[in-house]
Amino acid sequence: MEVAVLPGDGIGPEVTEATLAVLEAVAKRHALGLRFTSHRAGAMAYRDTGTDLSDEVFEACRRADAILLGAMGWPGIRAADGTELAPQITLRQRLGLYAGIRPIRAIPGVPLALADPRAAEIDLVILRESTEGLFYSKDRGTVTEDWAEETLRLTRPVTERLARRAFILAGQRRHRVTLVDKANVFRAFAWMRDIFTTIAADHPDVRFDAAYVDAMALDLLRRPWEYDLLPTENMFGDILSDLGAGLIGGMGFAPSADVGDEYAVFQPSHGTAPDIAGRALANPTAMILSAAMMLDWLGEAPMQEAAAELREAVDRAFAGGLRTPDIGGAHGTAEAARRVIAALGGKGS
Ligand SMILES: NC(=O)C1=CN([C@@H]2O[C@H](COP(=O)(O)OP(=O)(O)OC[C@H]3O[C@@H](n4cnc5c(N)ncnc54)[C@H](O)[C@@H]3O)[C@@H](O)[C@H]2O)C=CC1
Ligand SMILES: CC(C)CC(=O)C(=O)O
Ligand SMILES: [Mg+2]
Repeated sequence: MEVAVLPGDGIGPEVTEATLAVLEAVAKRHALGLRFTSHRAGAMAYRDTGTDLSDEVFEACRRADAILLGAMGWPGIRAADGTELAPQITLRQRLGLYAGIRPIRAIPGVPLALADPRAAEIDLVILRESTEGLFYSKDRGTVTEDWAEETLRLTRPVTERLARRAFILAGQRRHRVTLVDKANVFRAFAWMRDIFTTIAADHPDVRFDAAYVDAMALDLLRRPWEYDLLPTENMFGDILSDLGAGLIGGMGFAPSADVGDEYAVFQPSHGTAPDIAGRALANPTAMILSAAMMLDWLGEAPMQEAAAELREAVDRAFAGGLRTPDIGGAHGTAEAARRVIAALGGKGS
């Protein structure tokens, strides 16, 4: 199977190199037959070539069985209209990757933001709609001297697909869906809540409720262990997924998958981290866990066994003393990968 790899900018190539080393090791153990082909895209590609995502790279992504992405963008490298380049948003929109699956799971041994012992049970998924919402407005907003306007758009086909995906995922987990919206203020969200309520009726085994996004931000600090599946609009999901990452050790621990009905991109939730880029300090865990999500999505039994082994190896490595700089340790990017590889197959770190 062919994986198109887009390392991107900043720490993107650093965590990609570490993740590919781990993937090569797990692929060898399970005879997975994965081929990785790297392509250039992102802010630096734009600076050097004038395009952040060329047609050739986009076509290579479409032809591949899966897409693995580091991170893209760089403060100050902007398109002609002044907005920051974000080819990952283009990929999500053009490939129809409406389901942004962003697990927030406490890893044993990794320091948590909350002192409450129940924080060790945090295991929720933010399901971020990733093609419309407020991000629909990207490149469409109006800015004049006196006013500025952006548009939030939700459509029925995407909202229904997101809802169905939420209930299916929750059915495989702890059977609870909590829609996060702002239905008290915006009719669009009341409409979204109606759609979820209708689809909830087809899933009586899943408990369904809804919460306003401001209250959910509070609850994620107060009792995040109670939540399971949190579907939400694009911008709310973007914000809450960073908040969630903060609960479990930081951005370096937050994987994601942007999944549509045909294509999927797997990438950490974090960005290019200009503050630590080029210093071999980046924690590759988020991207390694994103790679595990990719193996699960590729579907065949050996892939899923490899995915489970990868997640167990990450847990074992941290439980066995791996401490990356973002949690106060001294184990840099390559050492973190080495320890995860050493922990594959139930071995110690
Ligand atoms: N999916 C993507 O490609 C994303 C791209 N971006 C872009 O990245 C650039 C930087 O954005 P920021 O707002 O600074 O967000 P960021 O996620 O890059 O960094 C936020 C903070 O988290 C830390 N951090 C992030 N990943 C880490 C890792 N793997 N290990 C250790 N620490 C890590 C950073 O050092 C920083 O302190 C911008 O150009 C932004 O547009 C931002 C988010 C996602
Ligand atoms: C350019 C951003 C929309 C990327 C981001 O923040 C994310 O994917 O979470
Ligand atoms: Mg984000």
